[in-house]
Amino acid sequence: MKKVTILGSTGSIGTQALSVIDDNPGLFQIEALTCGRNTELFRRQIERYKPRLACCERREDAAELAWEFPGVSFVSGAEGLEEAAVSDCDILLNALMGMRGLVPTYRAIIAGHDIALANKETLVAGGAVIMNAVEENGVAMLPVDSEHSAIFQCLEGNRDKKIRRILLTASGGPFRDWPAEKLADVTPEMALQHPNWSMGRKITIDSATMMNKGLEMIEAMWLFGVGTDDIQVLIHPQSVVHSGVEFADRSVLTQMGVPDMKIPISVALGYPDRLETKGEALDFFGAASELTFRRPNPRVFRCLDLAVRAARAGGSCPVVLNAANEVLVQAFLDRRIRFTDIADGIERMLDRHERVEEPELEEILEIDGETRRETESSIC
Ligand SMILES: NC(=O)C1=CN([C@@H]2O[C@H](COP(=O)(O)OP(=O)(O)OC[C@H]3O[C@@H](n4cnc5c(N)ncnc54)[C@H](OP(=O)(O)O)[C@@H]3O)[C@@H](O)[C@H]2O)C=CC1
Ligand SMILES: CC(=O)[C@@H](O)[C@H](O)COP(=O)(O)O
Ligand SMILES: [Mn+2]
Repeated sequence: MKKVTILGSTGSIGTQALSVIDDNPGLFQIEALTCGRNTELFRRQIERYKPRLACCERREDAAELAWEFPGVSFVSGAEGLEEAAVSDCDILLNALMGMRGLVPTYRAIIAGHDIALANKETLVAGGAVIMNAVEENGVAMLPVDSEHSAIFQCLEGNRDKKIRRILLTASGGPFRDWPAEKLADVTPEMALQHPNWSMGRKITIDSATMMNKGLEMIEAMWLFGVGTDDIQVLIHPQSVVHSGVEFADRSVLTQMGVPDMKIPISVALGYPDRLETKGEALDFFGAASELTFRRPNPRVFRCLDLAVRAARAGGSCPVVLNAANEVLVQAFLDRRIRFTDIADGIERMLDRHERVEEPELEEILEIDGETRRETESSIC
């Protein structure tokens, strides 16, 4: 049995991971689970999966649940997440949202745990620190993000082969056919209507601005050791081809399937085996009968260009890109700024940032905090 810890078990990825585990009885044992504020769902998860350790964002929630479950050790806050991350397991799934996933992932790697990574912000902000730790500690870094899982699967058995480019597919989100002039009027409700995937709120807004693809480009650079010029972003509205690799001989391998995150989650949790997942199979005479690809419009998707700029500059620039984006997306969801202010605000933060060449973990956390404070004060 694989011992699994899930950071963020109450979220979109976390709940789907537990459903994959349910569909494969006898293969997994839950070691630790963590939640933010959804204690109702967390209570049910603890009852069902009986983790040894559980963590809540707030101390008072952990204290209340500790009364109900005397056999479970409860911890809380950022320190609690770190405790859960180092607690004994075979594989840790990081399904947290945002940069708060970085330190726990780092600690889990140092503790020798294999990582199943959904939390792309970890690699965007701390790619060098994380990948160096992965190498030094000899652990596996298994991508959960659907595109990176696809690329990972295409590279299986081909790791030493020369590649021409990575093909990173994007749905294009709800505004892929919109003119740039209309975007200022976009409301959170409109931006939260993803055409193909049901996901957490932050990543859904990132998909609408295509910052998600920018973050994924940086994630791919760290996971697969490629540069910005080696990655081609393709808008593929059907979300059937989940990404691919073109090799030196111009042969293209892609991974296809229904848009269901249980598939890449199962690839990571089951690796190197293949697990069972329940649901519809890909219909080649239906959803997959017409597959189309096109270039993103840079006037509509300014965030994608900003991510490319930060990726090319490297060093601390992706930290700033990510921190500013997290703050501005939340501000947009809270109706404090317009949709188009997200790109404007990120651009301003990148313009004024003095780049640090190779930031250590502490410096990354400082730059992240400073960027958040500056971005917040630029909104008010
Ligand atoms: N959803 C998807 O299909 C995909 C997601 N990803 C990536 O996976 C990651 C998770 O995304 P998703 O599952 O959609 O996000 P969700 O918002 O659905 O879930 C986030 C999880 O993090 C927890 N959390 C939030 N704030 C805190 C906090 N302050 N302290 C501790 N825990 C906290 C939430 O707890 P609670 O709900 O209890 O408050 C929840 O368990 C992101 O990095 C995303 O980009 C990548 C590919 C696809
Ligand atoms: C499911 C997944 O991996 C998401 O990251 C997805 O890619 C979002 O859709 P977009 O392609 O619209 O960003
Ligand atoms: Mn993705």
